[in-house]
Amino acid sequence: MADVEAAKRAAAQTAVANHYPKDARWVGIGSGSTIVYVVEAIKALGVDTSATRYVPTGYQSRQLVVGAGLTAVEFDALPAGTVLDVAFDGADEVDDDLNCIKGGGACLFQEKIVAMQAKEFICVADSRKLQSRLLTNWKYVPIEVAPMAAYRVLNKLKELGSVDPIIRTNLDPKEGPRKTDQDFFLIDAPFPIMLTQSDIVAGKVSGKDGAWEVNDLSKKIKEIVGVLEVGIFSGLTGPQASAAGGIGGQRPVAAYFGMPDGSVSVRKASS
Ligand SMILES: O=C[C@H](O)[C@H](O)[C@H](O)COP(=O)(O)O
Repeated sequence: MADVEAAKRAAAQTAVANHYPKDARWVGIGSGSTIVYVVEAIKALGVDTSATRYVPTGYQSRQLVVGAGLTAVEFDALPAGTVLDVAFDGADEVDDDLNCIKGGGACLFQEKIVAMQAKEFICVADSRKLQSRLLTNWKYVPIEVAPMAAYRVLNKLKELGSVDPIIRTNLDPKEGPRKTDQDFFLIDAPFPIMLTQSDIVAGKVSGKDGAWEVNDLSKKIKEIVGVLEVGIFSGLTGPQASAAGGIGGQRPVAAYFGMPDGSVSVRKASS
């Protein structure tokens, strides 16, 4: 475990060294255990942060920012038209194309919004998250749902091929369903290993026996009424999104992984 924490810290330090802008004005800060090392690395830069505003992605993230002596500004308090210089976040799994699974720690909706408002979205993780295809080591897609629709969504997910999707409970199940920062529920939906675009080019069929191409599954789940957001971050990357008239994408432009030997492995978007 100590090695995993060291790996997260190494990845965070490299990601911050490579992507934290000298005169950062707006910086997105994600959620989870790895982002803690990102904030630590930002502080360790020793740069003047007095004019920088950090946009949190939930309660834990805001506490982290404030606890580090940085200034938080909520997403809905950003001046109109604000584009974040960069957003850092963790991930539960990242594939060859930089598609990610997120939401293992119950945060995904605010994370997606913040990522898409940033010029650069950067993921930081340890080597367990580095896989060729999603749902290789990580086994389910976290989905944020309106409480009153949860059982309806569960049934719809079964129709898509998810075997035994469940409503996530608190650690002590007697305490009931786990609530998100939006007071919604989470459904954890297991699916077979996801297909990439290259699999489709090679002739595999999306949706057969529940094995979906990443973008396809994300869209299908998002179409279910009652779903607020799905923990698959896929589609356009930052440059592609801005070329299409948007700001940033759901997919990171780069992901940093701390490896067991102390090195940091980087995956970058090709376009
Ligand atoms: O719900 C939580 C977020 O999506 C996290 O960024 C993700 O689960 C990775 O968390 P960690 O850095 O703790 O592995």
